[in-house]
Amino acid sequence: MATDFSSIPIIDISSLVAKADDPNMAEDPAVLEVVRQLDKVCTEAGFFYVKGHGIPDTLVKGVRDVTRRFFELPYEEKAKIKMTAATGFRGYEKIGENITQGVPDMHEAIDCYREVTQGMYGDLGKVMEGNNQWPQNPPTFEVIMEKYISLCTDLARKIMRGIALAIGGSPDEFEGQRAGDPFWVMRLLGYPGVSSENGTNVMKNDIGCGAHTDYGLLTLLNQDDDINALQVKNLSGEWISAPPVPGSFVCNIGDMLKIYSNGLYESTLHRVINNSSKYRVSVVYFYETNFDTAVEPLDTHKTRANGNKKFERAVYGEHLISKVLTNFVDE
Ligand SMILES: N=C(N)NCCCC[C@H](N)C(=O)O
Ligand SMILES: O=C(O)CCC(=O)C(=O)O
Ligand SMILES: [Fe+2]
Repeated sequence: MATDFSSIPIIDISSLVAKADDPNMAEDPAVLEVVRQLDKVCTEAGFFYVKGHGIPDTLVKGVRDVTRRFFELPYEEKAKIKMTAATGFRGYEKIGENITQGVPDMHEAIDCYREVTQGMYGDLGKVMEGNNQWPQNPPTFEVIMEKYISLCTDLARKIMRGIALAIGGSPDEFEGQRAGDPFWVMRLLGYPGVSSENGTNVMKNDIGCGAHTDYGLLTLLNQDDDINALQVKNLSGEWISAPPVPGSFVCNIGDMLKIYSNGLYESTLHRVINNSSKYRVSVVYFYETNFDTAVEPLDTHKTRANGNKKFERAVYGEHLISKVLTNFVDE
């Protein structure tokens, strides 16, 4: 239910982060104020910035730094951790390998997912079985990323407790069978900048990542501080910029939360165009439901008030796999 918003709002979530595991969180006035703001931004835009999130700035910058260093390596080096079907679609993909709506995206990436062991989700999970492929260089790469993933998982869980209240449910609506064992996804992304032959022409770049919605519950996006490239579509069809706000994450809603909220919250279309001359890095963490959970509108007061159940049931793992199997060019 997006509106014709013209900018992306910022929320200070420090009270929620501090009290999200307090049994009385739902009676705390400061928490309830954050919940009220979450409800507003989720209803109006489906996109918002969070500050006061508690993840150290050095780590937030650190993951972008090691990512940039990896992408600076020669292709042969990067190809050592090439993404293939045999690796469960984990690893490095070169520029143009990922496609969105049939068009190759101008980005390179390392894709990582919660590890899936053999037989873990039966036939449903076969496609995603595999271990993440981490670069050997710098040697700290894996340790930094694991630390980051674990902090993002905890932060996203806390924000989802706030969103559960915002929808009109109880704080633990997204725990247990629904998202108590969250499937996470992380994409380390690099977008080349524009270059001009003679230095005078203004060049436009191709689409870094075409218009799409995210697949799960909540996305935490960590982008370079000095490049404006992410755009979000409002109800009037205008592309609204989501420029970097240092110290914050951009958050947005995924397809599964749209279903849980019965369309009260929208998984908003967004895209990336890097028209700057600089190479842009972003590290995107996706917090999703349990892999094998069947998602349907919650039976809460507010989602009911939004009308009879509109959305069909979806199994998250099926949704993810249908995307993964169509996201890459055949070689
Ligand atoms: N795991 C997530 N959400 N990834 C978002 C990727 C979006 C681009 C992809 N080619 C697509 O068309 O979906
Ligand atoms: O790089 C970005 O700013 C956004 C990337 C994105 O939307 C995605 O990977 O889903
Ligand atoms: Fe996205």
